[in-house]
Order: sequence, then structure tokens, then C-alpha cells
Amino acid sequence: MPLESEYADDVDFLGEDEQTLKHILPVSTSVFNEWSLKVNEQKTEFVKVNIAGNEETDSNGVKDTGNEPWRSSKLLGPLLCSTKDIFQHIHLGNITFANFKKMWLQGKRISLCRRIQKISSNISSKTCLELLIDDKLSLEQIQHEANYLSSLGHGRIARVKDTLTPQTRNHIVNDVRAKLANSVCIDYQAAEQSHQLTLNNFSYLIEQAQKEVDKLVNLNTAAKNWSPDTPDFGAGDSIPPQESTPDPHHPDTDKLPETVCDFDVESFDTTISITQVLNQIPITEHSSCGRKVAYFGAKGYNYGNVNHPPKDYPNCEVMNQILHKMRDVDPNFNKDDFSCLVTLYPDGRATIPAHSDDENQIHPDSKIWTLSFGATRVIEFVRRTGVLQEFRVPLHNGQLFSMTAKSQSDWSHELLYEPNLPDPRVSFTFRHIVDPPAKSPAPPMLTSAPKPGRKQKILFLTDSVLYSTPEFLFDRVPNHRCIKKRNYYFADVPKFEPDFINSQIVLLSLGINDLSTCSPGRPQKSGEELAAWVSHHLNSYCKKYRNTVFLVNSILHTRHSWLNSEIDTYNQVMYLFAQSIPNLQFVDSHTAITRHGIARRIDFVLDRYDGRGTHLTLDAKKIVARELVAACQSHASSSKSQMMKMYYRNT
Ligand SMILES: O=C(O)CCC(=O)C(=O)O
Ligand SMILES: [Fe+2]
Repeated sequence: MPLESEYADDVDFLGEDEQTLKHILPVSTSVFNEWSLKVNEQKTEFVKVNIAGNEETDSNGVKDTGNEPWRSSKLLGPLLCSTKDIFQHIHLGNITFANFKKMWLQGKRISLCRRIQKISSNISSKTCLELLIDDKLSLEQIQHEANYLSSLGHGRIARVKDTLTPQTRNHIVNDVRAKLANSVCIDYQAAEQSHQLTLNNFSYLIEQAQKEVDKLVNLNTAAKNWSPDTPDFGAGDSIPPQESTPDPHHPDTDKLPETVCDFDVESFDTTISITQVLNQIPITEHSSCGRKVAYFGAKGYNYGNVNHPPKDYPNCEVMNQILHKMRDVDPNFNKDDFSCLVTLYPDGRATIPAHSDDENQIHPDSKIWTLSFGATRVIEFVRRTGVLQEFRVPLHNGQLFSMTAKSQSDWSHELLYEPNLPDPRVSFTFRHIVDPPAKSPAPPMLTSAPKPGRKQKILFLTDSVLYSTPEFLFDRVPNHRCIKKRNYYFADVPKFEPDFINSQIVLLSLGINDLSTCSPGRPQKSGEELAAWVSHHLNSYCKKYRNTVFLVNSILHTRHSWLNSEIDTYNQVMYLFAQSIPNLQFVDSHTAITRHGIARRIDFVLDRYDGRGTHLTLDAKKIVARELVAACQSHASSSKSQMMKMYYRNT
């Protein structure tokens, strides 16, 4: 039997009384024995899994709910039975099966000796990880271990290690041979036979496992979609109904709340064509994301770094007709108060990213009117606070819609990217502009401690994959604000250390560059090397900044299978490593994408081919962002930081 199967089994037995379970242990040991599976009885744990009632408290009077003893069990982990846990296990199971398939089912041309070496290197890296967690290895030793591991077989990595002298190399190779000879008793014939036996049984096992996974996925979907009217559940069952989320792929204008916009107030009933618009209105100013703009109005308008000075409306037929119509629609409309931003989107690649028009120069009661000409484009609204809601609305030629003032404080809007749309669109956006309130003199500098109500900081370090994630999404985390900073390599994370001390959450979303690129001074790392390096640093950061929670995002797949296998190794090791540190969490956005059903494989949601990198589609980015926000939300609760404090007090 291949070594990885010997080590790949964890079995849970569930029962209502401990005695029965205690009987099962020796029976299962002997049954498993017949299948050549060894049960380690010493490592077997009996855990009572329960959800404490609201009134239950421990001996110190602290409420048990949420702190039940099983939640801190090392083997079961705090996530037992949660959807997240199930999917994390499915994910790890899939990785193991994929490795097994590659190595043992399809890897006929890989010699048996090489397969055993590969497994041995995995075991060795696990040992290395255990030493690391206990802080027994210095960085140099880890580096040595990583070099040693890579010399086992990764030709690609070995190439990078030019710095090794032939003597050192020979020494390592001999060392490896000696270790292999000592630790693995290679009886090739017996190995070959048991391998064959396993192959025969394994297809069946995979099939069964897949069925189980499918069942879980269906169950999970059913639970998510459950509503009180669903007849399948018996009376008395009390799964809480979920707030329904609209299908983002289908514009759902019926449900768009009136507080957001009066959609299609008027079909503009005009004969104006986009060609006339383009001929008569000079839209010449370059703006961001491929847009061009022109601004008209009696008062200037500033947003972000953009500054539009006052400018007379053009006296042309198109503009006059539009102004006339606007007066018909809104009796309060006049061109002295209302300004007009004309925006040209030359094709579907030009967009306007998620934003709200909430500058203090816009009258607090002003509606924002938008009139569209040319290609139909889709505008998406996302609720900024509370439960996530999104609506997509198509904006057709000649349509006028208005957004209420309230829509700007509660929602963001964005014109979606449509790379295959060749046609232009022009929008006329009217806002009631007022003089901005006079600035009050600066308050005296605060020298004392920050006010108690002050928001806590989420430091979000990201490479380009998620850099466009709007910071305001993190407004959902109560009393926190997000500061996003760009960083391409894990090796550069120490530069941001001064920020850790005053951040309650540090969110790290990087790593692909460390695995995929090799530039001067930045040797390309294998998944194992990167995981060893990152875990070593995070281990010390987590101990040094005990009040800070570190969240590490998984690295997403690319289109390159060799890189994906390094990514899998990194993700696997980091997932396991994070289990052992209370203020470290591995956020598995990789699984979130597949779980969400928009793609069964991550490379289906890569936006465009770009070397070795990952460029996600907008939908996939949103799912990942949501996962990160949810992880921050769960850590913002005080019970978690309480647990962290207790953990460090006891260690
Ligand atoms: O072009 C559009 O329809 C939207 C423009 C917009 O949101 C803006 O100018 O703030
Ligand atoms: Fe806008």
C-alpha cells in the first residue's frame, strides 16, 4: 500500500452514549487491521459535542454557548460541522485524491523508487513544520531543510539552487540516501504487490467518496435554500430562514428597492441618436478606466483627485432638447443648480468602478439623474451595509433613471466590464450642486489616548489579484475601517511590521509572485519553501502581536499545472499550520469560488491569459472579497480575542 494511503485516514464515529463508542474502538481496530489500516488508539479522542443552552455556564459563571469544550479540541477544531469545515475537508480530500491519482494511478512512468522518495519528502516537510511550530528551528535551518527537500526530486527547483557547491550537493544526496535507507524499508516486490492491490480497490473508494461529497453539497444547498414553506422539513425543525439574495446574473429590476432608484421613470421619447451626441458635444477629457468626460454647470464639481471647473452648457440642439425634457420630468430642474457630467464609454471595456456619489457638494436631497444613449450597459448596485444585496439593471438607449439621495449612502453603483461589447455609450448625469460647507478650523492635535469609540484598523496587504477590492466592503465589519496596501512579495511583508501594532486584523493576500517569478534577488520558491518561510514569520508575528489577528488568504490556481501543484502544497501546509495558532486563520477563498457554484475549477474564472498570474473575473473577485470580509467579521467579535488572551496566558 502506498505510504500516503497509510497515513491518510481519520475516522470519526458519532454516537449518543460514550460506552457504545468505547466498544467500537477495539472492534474498529481489528476490522481496519484486516484492511491493512492501522488505528492509533493512543491518539483517539472522545469528545462530547453539544451546543450549550443559553443559560448554561462554566464554574466561573462564564456562558458556555460558543465556548463549549469541543470547540478547542485539537483534533476536531473549532469548525466542527460548519459548512466551512465540510468544504475545507472536501478541498483537502480533493487535493489528496488528485495527488494520489497523479502519482499512483496515472504516473505509470514514474519509478516506484521516485514515488517513495516523493512521499518521504512530504513526511519530512511535515516533520519540519512540527519543529517550526515549536520554534525549534532557525530560519537558516529551515532554509537548509528546504534545500534538502528540493534536492530530493524537484528538477525545476534544483535548477534555481545554483549556489550549492557540488560537494554540498553530494553531501545532501548521500545524506538523503542514508535517511531513506534508515527510515523506509524498501521491499520493492512487496510494495509493488500492495500497490497493485490498492489500485484495484481505490477506484471504488474514489467513486464512493465522490458520492458522499455530492450528497454533502446537495444537503448544503438544500439547507441554504430552505424557507419556512419548504415541505421537506418536519414541523418543529428550526433552521432559520436565510435572507434571500438575488441572482446577480439576471437583472432583477422588480425587486430593486424604491429607496435606491426610480428605474425607467421616463422613456425619454427622443429622436436623438448617439451619433448626434458625439457630433455635437465635445467629450474630450480623459478619465480613468477608459472613460472620456465633459463637465457643464454653473458651479465646479470635485471628486477624488478630479476637479471640474464651472463651464457653460453648450448651446447645441442635442443639449437644448435634453434640458427641455429634464424640465418636463422635474419641475425643479434648472441648469444653474444642476450640473451635467457627460461620460463616453467607447466600448464595453470602459467602466466606472464601484462608487457612491456622496460628495458634500451634491445637495443632500438631490436625486441623481442619468440619461443613456447608445449601447445597453449594466449598472450594478451593491448594498454597503448589513446583509449583502446586489442588483443589476440594464440601461438602454433613451432611458432616464434616477437614484435617490439615500441610495448614495446605502449603496454603491458600478458600470460592469463587458469586454466583448464593441459599441459606445454616452451618459448624461445631472446633479444638484451646492457650495461645499466652509471648512471649520482644524481641531487641536490629540495627544492623549485614542477615543474609546475610535474604529479599529484592518490592514489589507494584497498583490494585484485583489487590489481592486473596494475598502468600503469592510465597512460591514462593525467598528472597523480598512486600509489597503499593495505588496507583491511575502518577502516584503516585514516592511509593514510597524503597522501591525495598531491593526486589529492583518489580512494577507499574496504569494503567487513568490512561487511564479524569478528575478534578481528574488529566487523562485517552491510551495514548501514558501510555506516554511511564511509560517516561520507568521509564527513570530502572531506571538509578538497577540492582540492582532492575522488572516492569510489561500493562493488561487493559475493556468499552469506545475504552478498549481506548488500552490496546492503551500495551501495545504498553511491550512494545517494555521490550526495551531489562535490568532492566525487561513481563509480558503480557493474553495469559496468552487463552492459558490460559479465554476468547478478556478481556472474557469480566470479573466485573461497573463503569463503565470491570476486574473479573476469580477464575479470571482467578489466572492473572494466576501469571504475575506466574512472572516474579518467573525474575528471582530470580542469572544475570539478573549480566547486569544486566555490561550497566551496559558502558554
Ligand atoms: O454612466 C452611468 O450610467 C453612471 C455614471 C456615474 O455613476 C457617475 O458619473 O457617477
Ligand atoms: Fe455615480
